[in-house]
Amino acid sequence: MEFTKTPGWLDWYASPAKPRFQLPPGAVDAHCHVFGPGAEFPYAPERKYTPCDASKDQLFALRDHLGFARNVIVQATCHGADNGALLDALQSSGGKARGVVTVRRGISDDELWRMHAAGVRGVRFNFVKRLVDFTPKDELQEIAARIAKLGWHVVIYFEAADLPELWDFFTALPTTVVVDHMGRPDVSKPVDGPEFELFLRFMRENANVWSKLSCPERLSVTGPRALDGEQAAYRDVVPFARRVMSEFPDRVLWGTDWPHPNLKDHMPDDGLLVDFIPHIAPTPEQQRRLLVDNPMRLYWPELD
Ligand SMILES: O=C(O)c1cc(C(=O)O)oc(=O)c1
Repeated sequence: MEFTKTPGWLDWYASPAKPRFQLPPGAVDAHCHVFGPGAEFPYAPERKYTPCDASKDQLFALRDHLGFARNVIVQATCHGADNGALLDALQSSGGKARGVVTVRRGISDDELWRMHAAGVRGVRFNFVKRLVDFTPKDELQEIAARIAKLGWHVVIYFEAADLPELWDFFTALPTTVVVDHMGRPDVSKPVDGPEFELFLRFMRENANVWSKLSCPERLSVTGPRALDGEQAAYRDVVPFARRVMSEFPDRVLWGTDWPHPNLKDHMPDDGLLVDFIPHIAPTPEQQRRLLVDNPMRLYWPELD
């Protein structure tokens, strides 16, 4: 099948810099995606965007170039609940990738077990309205109860403004809950203001809630962009990520978000995104927890 990209689509950055920051041995890129290729793994009819292709081989080449040991591949909404491309990537990874899928309530137990054997360890519930149609909460609760029995967790993606309305649903989830991209704070608001304070309270009061300190390129208003060798990119995001890192050092993850769907302003150099890490996790101890200990405990507990 032939696909035409969404107008204005920004393709992933083809020749990223070699990071200056040396990742600790065993570092995990805990949030990235594969897109298609569409000819082999068609994009879902219900998708809200049509991306450029971003194959497993391209992802694994990026992993090696940046110096990561492992990937956690998260189902992208352009593939709906067809996890074929993701499962194929897991199966080709030689055990170096684990996955987070999107499923509907009709999925069989056999299928869930097959996914588990392929390396799936979580499901993603998405509440970002520009990305997905609404799924009834009772369907999500049913899925959460089923995957809890497999020891999986739930990854949630939502906008900061929607947290109050989603609070009761999130806090009733029976598993570890991992928040994508810090709950998308508006970083033009104060880091100690009521909106981000609510997110911190969400983590403080719920010891099962983790957060990815990812996507500064999406959240930043002031930049500067991670391009042209910039070593101090996205400065307005730093206080937010540092705050979560220092208060919850055992419940944070980091990922590139490659191939960065739906960016409108610029496509970051992934090598320079890695150079952003020491700004939000300044000490070697924090870096080890963020990049190795925490993701290994969640995704490869048998090796931990
Ligand atoms: O903000 C986004 O557009 C976005 C989209 C997706 C997806 O389409 O799955 O995943 C992400 O992590 C972020």
